[in-house]
Amino acid sequence: MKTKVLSLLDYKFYVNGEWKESQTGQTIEIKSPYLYEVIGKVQAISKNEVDEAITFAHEAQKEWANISLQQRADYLYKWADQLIDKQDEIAEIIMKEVGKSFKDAKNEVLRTADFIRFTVEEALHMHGESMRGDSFPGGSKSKIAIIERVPLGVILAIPPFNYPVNLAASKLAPALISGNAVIFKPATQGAISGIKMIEALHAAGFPKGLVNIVTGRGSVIGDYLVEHEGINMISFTGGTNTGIHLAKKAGMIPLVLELGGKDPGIVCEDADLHETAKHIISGAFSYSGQRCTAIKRVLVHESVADELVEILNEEIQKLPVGSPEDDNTIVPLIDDESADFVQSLIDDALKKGAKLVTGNKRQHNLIYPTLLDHVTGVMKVAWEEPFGPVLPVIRVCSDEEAIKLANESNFGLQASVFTKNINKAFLIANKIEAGSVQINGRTERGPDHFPFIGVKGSGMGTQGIRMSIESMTREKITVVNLAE
Ligand SMILES: O=C[C@H](O)COP(=O)(O)O
Repeated sequence: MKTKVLSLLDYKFYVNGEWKESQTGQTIEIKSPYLYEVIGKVQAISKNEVDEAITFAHEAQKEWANISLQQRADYLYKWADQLIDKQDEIAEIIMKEVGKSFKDAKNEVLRTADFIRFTVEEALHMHGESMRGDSFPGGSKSKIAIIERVPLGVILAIPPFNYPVNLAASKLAPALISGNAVIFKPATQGAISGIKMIEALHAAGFPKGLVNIVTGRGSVIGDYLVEHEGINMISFTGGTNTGIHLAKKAGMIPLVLELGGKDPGIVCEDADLHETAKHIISGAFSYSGQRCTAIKRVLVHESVADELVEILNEEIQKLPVGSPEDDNTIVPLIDDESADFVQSLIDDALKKGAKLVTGNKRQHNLIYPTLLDHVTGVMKVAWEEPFGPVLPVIRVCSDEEAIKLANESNFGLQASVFTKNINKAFLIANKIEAGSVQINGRTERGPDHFPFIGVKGSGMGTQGIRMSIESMTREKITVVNLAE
């Protein structure tokens, strides 16, 4: 597709159903990671403006929680329709702002509309339960508890840059359908995409104040938002260090944190190596590896390592590299700092004796897909999350060694096990310390109704549509005491 020249736009923030310029008069420039030019500016709002947004959210939430579930469902369906109508416009902004290929950006918008609709349908089919007292020793049969789920109040939704629409809506939709209001703080790089998504929500006619988008400098409003007493729950996706910082700052409120990963692809001696390589390549290199669920290390049995590395190399040569506008898989990383970090991991590994199979080529923030063999535990790339297109291969002598190395990581998001022996696959999966283990498939979050959970440094709390709704609601028990 051809680049249209965007006029330099000042995007407003959204509070109480209105688009506004900040009283600070300050804006933040958003530079495209591949056009290398400013594509727009977002408002750098103040703490007072955050206060206002939270006040409006609380006011709107009370009424919203009171209307019927069917009425809330109608609004969300309209929002999904609006996203479909605006899919090209939103996808183009995603592409320009975060450098995701147009095809993937469009899929992100379509996936989001599906997510919203599924969330509505899930909520429509969720219901409470009742209990009688006499199932506990000494309890009375005439004491009946009615257990329902009620909203928590105002949810702070903080998505990352890499899915600026999908990972935002996957927090907003469960929050809204269950009767909450939302303060949405987009990643700064990703804020324009978030604003576009909220334009669709605005067009769907949601009540004023229910969703507010606050843009600004993390140093000014980041901690302020997290510590704000008007926030009742936080759903955050992003880096592990930020997640840990946030958890220390947040008060006594529920948190769901989806953080980093170092997902291993464990390749057993009996794996179908061609199939395995396809999954590993797609898992490791889609969107240049800028996915928390990317395969970030290969733990392969020594006896099949040479053959696997050769096939991986062949597959890597087929990966298209370049501009996201031409639907390339390998695209420039989000910024120079990220590319510098990936390069430092490659340099460190090569200095310590890793073998370069392919890659280690760079143009600005575009890093070519890089495969490193004979990586060992002394190299940073064996343990650190690159969030870029570098894949270390670590050779192991047994399944036990692979499991041990997999579990020595500080992360525990997902893992893949490749083998033709389903029994062995389960035995390995059972021993892996991760939220999910994929057998003969790449690591990935979807389909989006599956539970999605990170353990250790990869997070806390569970997402997935039903689980997200549960995380943004709590039980409310009403007990009826019948006269005997
Ligand atoms: O980057 C974190 C996302 O949750 C990964 O989602 P994905 O597996 O669909 O790419």
